[in-house]
Amino acid sequence: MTATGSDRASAPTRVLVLNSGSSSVKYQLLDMADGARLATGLVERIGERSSLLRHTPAAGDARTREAPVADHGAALEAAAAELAADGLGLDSPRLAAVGHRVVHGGRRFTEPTRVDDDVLAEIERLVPLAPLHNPANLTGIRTARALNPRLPQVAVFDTAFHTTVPEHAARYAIDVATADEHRVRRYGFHGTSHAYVSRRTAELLGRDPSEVNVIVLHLGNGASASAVRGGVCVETSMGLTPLEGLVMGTRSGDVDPAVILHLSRVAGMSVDDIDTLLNKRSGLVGLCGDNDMREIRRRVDEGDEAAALAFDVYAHRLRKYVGAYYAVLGHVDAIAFTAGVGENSAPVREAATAGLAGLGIEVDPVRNAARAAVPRLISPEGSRVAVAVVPTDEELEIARQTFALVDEG
Ligand SMILES: Nc1ncnc2c1ncn2[C@@H]1O[C@H](COP(=O)(O)OP(=O)(O)O)[C@@H](O)[C@H]1O
Ligand SMILES: CC(=O)OP(=O)(O)O
Ligand SMILES: [Mg+2]
Repeated sequence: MTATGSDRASAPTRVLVLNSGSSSVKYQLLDMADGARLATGLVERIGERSSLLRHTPAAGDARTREAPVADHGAALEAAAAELAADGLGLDSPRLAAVGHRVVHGGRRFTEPTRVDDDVLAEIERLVPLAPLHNPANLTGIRTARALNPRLPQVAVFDTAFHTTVPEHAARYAIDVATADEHRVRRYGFHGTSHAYVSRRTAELLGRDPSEVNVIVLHLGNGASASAVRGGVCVETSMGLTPLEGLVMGTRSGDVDPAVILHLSRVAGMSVDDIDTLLNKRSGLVGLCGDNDMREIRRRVDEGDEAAALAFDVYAHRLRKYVGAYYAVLGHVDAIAFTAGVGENSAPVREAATAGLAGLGIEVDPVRNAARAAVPRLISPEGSRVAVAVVPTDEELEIARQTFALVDEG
């Protein structure tokens, strides 16, 4: 599509969304006037010997290549070059803003925020609380700014949706002075997804989000649960960092904090060794060597005991959290499964809700086994608690929040 004279005169409506992970950058270009996805892309294995770049335009085939990409700055420059090749570069007058996923916003950032030097400095100050994520997010912002200094940059924080969690749920029961001095409290993450999915779940039920209590289970590589009362988050499973809570692909989730002391004192491990153990060599991969749920299920079906144990530990933790969040909310209208595992793994959804019929939570096997990329119910007709599969769309939500901010001026 080429820009016409009237297009050029009208206000820009496109938003580029950047989701910089610890070793990848995902991006999407969306037009907020009609919701069109103009391009999507991915740079993976950043900093390794060979990185993978995939750019998918709205029309035409994906372009994939392998090349060394040293850091997140180089990844974003490569993405910008791909976009420019399609006439969608960062200098396009139709681009309204760049929306950045920023993982840690601490207590200050409760809303999407237009980035200036002061905001950059605060995101920098939060690096010790998210050492794997915030530096990548900062590089994304700085590179986008350098590519087009006039373009508004908006930070959308993973933590923002959880800033409503009440103090009694956000506090760890440790010495208050020490906790406050070092900003030790529960922040929660994946908030953009929890916000989007809880709202979409209310829509699926045909009700206003303010009337509905939802437990959201975001099960990707990272995984977290949240309890959302009337559209407001009141509890979530991740804490100071994205390590607490559910069993994840490579992260342990909850452990007795004394495990860390024990590994230090008795096993002689350093803080960095333990950090790597809990973040990268734990969870599903630690239990059975695989973190992809498809592969784990294949092994379970073949009678592999380590894979079966990993699956059971994962499902048991999920059931515990569902029960706990039921108690937190008092009344639950719906449970929503989302992200890679939640959207695709019927065995996980079945196991996570097994034995909970006494709480009104049931899954219909035929509905659960069906596949569709739209929000849908998997509980039997008339069941007390609706169980749903609701695909998440963090990029769309970031684009909406970004556009709402720049559009209001
Ligand atoms: N068809 C499937 N069946 C089971 N699990 C799947 C399927 N497709 C993807 N997954 C799981 O989803 C995970 C990735 O989820 P995703 O939400 O994309 O994660 P992230 O954004 O954290 O990288 C994979 O590790 C894999 O275990
Ligand atoms: C915060 C977090 O855990 O993010 P991800 O799941 O993308 O690693
Ligand atoms: Mg994700």
